[in-house]
Amino acid sequence: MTFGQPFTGVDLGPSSMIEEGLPSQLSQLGWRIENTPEVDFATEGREAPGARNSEIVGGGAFKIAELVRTNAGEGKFPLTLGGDHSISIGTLAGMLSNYPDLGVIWVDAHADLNTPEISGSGNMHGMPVGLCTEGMMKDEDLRNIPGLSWLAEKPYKNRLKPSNLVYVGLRDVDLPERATIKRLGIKYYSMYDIDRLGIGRVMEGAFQHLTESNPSRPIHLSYDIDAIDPASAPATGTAVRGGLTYREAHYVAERTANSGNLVGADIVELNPSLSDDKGVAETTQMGLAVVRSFMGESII
Ligand SMILES: NC(=[NH2+])NCCC[C@H](N)C(=O)O
Ligand SMILES: [Mn+2]
Ligand SMILES: [Mn+2]
Repeated sequence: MTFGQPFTGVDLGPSSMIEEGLPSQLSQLGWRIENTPEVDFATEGREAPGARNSEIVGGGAFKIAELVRTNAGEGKFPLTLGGDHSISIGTLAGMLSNYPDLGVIWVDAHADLNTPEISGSGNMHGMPVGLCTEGMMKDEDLRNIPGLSWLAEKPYKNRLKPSNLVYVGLRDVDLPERATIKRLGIKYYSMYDIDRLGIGRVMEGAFQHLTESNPSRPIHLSYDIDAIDPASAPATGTAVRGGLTYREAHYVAERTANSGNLVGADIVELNPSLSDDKGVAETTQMGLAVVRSFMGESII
């Protein structure tokens, strides 16, 4: 999926990771891989004001939601490879249909909390959290957006509770998103907080927040590769300086795996056409290594 943002090439992220050995690396960690088909997306469609390519993006997200819902429903672990972050409209909806009390850790430079009404760019990769979180969109408004009406119908009516969401790595947050984070009381650890507390205490805080009232709360990890500093992950569409170091990026993933609560994950926004060969290779390897970490690889 590339239609949630302006750059071509982000649809090549999954094939790069697969060609560089992701399936065999996960097998080595003990996972039994079940290949699900590549999702086919439309290339033309209608759109709503403020939501560019909404029919393509929303229709694609519906296909992803169906796959994630059925696989998670069979007790499997859906690992979704993007693609731009708009795919998480589908993963969140699919996970929430199985786990209404789902916890989400959103690792990103951005909050992706926009809606068509408040987005400055109209790019839907900036909207997955906004569209799927309680207190944001009215069903009647979703029904009027080409491609998104399914979100207003069963089994996709469940919304993420703002208190079940934690952000890690924020450093580029739009003004309406900041107001929304405050209005909904969403827990966040920005880069400022990571500098202040260290990544160890940040992740303890994140898990305390998500598991205090329910120690076995199922958790979904949505990992935008632009959370990582461009020094380690340059091949991405909306790179922002001052991000997670190589080790911080891994620690977030390792600590999440160690919780034992992880039931699904996304890795998104690797764009192999946006850097030189060295930058692309580094970013692809970074993506693979982070996925291995949240899928259970440990140092010892
Ligand atoms: N998944 C991402 N990289 N999102 C970037 C979003 C940037 C900006 N907040 C927007 O809405 O356009
Ligand atoms: Mn981002
Ligand atoms: Mn994102």
